[in-house]
Amino acid sequence: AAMSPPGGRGGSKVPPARKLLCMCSLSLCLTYLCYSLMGGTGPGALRSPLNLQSSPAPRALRSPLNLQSSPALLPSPTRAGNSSRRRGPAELAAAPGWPRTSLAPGEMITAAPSGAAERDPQESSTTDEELSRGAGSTTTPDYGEQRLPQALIIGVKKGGTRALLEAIRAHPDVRAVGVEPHFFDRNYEKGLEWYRNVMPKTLEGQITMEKTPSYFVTNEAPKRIHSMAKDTKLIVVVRNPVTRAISDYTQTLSKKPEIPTFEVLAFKNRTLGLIDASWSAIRIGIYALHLENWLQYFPLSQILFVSGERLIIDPAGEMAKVQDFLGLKRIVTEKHFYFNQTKGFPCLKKPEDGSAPRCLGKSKGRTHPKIDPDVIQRLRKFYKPFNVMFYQMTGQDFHPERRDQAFSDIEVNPCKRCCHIPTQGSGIGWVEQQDACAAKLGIRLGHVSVLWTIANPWLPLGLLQPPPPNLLYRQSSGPVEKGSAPVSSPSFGGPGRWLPASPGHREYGVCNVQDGNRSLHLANAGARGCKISPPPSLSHPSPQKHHG
Ligand SMILES: Nc1ncnc2c1ncn2[C@@H]1O[C@H](COP(=O)(O)OS(=O)(=O)O)[C@@H](OP(=O)(O)O)[C@H]1O
Repeated sequence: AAMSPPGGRGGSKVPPARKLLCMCSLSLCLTYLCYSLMGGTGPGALRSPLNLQSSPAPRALRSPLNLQSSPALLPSPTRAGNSSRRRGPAELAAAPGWPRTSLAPGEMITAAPSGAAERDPQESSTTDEELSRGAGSTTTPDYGEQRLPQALIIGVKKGGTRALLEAIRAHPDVRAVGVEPHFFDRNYEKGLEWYRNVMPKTLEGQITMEKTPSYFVTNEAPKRIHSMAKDTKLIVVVRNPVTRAISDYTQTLSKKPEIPTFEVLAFKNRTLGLIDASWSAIRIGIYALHLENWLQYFPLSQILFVSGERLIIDPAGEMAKVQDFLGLKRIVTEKHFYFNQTKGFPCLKKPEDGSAPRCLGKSKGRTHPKIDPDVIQRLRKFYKPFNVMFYQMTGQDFHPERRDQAFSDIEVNPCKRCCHIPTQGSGIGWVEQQDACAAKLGIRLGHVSVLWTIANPWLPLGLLQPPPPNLLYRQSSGPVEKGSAPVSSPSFGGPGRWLPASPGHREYGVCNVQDGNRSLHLANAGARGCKISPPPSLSHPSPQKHHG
């Protein structure tokens, strides 16, 4: 992997595909801005993406996302030191892998405040002093080399990142920093050598990792990480954004009992039901928005989304995915976990000896304050379109199985008939793909509106909701322009006209295209493909019957 110094690739030429992608990002950002400025609180505000294209000041959107957030508590470096006696390579290789940092309850250190100019000053997990003391390398044996990380847990704050890091550290082929280096957000100017020095030493073949959850919401992070090594593997632990927000708030509350209630902070105007999306606790949970930023630099295949909910109910299952993603042997298995009823969470244990399982500290699994159910409902409504968008982008469902119910409110893939058009193009192959898709769906192509996620990421989102009367969609009354490739068009929507919805539309669909082109990431994400369902806002005799 290329290890160029910070900013080394900053001036590279932007390929045309990326320009398109920027348009998608812009669309997301504009929607977000409009939401913030105009007070849209629900899907309605998001369903008219085309109207948003003239919204002003896209750049202004970027700054609110430039969070300085970070988790608050970390394992004590002192403890880490105690638990990190030197081990020889043979011992290391044989080690079943146990977190080198002890995380027994209460063995956490409180971090210094970051001083971030946030409404709720964000808490810092790692102080500069800790880093300069080499807190991260207290667990480092004296052999091997310090290397830049090949994999990062980039978020999300309060998603379960600590649990994940500690679990993966149980793998003998993983070495990770105990503290959060915050290199790509706060310490970037210190340079890659500083960063490397924070890392533990590794032997050939071992993976170096760190976790800093604030990276996910740091605008500059994707570019910087890409510039360090474009093949860096990224892991995001996602959690129901409503619960995540409450968890975030609970953490702040534990440090600052005097802060206003969650309900007060969550609203700009409670009477109007106006959610305050500028509050970081809320904003961090708009995953789709942040993800857009990452997808400009990294393909989806390089990002693993771990479910924070499943990490609790099925840690071994999630760890299997993580190990596969990292190209590791599945060594961390159910044998490494024990569900502690008192803690209410899985704790780690060494399968090979009888030592007591170790749970994460008191700062993980805090009791949340009771929040007005109406506020929860409003927040769910607020997040719903963003969540759907996120599902579309990642192509993954995030069903909560246990405590976080809101994700299950969302019909993740209401598409009953889907087809996947794996390649984008404009030649015969593409025409055939379209035909095959239509045939599979039992529809005539001429009756399908082909909506391109690449053209406007909000369109499929709109389609997951009953389309509003003003939803424009492309080409439906006549034959679809077979072979038209939206990405070849310089304009939004590609070739062809965008027509207003009308009773003439018997059904509509989304055919997603996919290729290796980075600009098609949204389509990649929607690789479930082609969605056909009757427009609920239009009345006509059961279009489903046409679909066989
Ligand atoms: N095994 C285990 N033990 C304890 N806690 C667990 C575990 N797995 C996931 N979680 C959930 O992790 C939540 C904290 O997330 P993070 O570690 O990402 O927080 S932080 O951003 O680093 O502060 C934390 O959130 P709260 O419950 O709100 O405290 C936990 O729900």
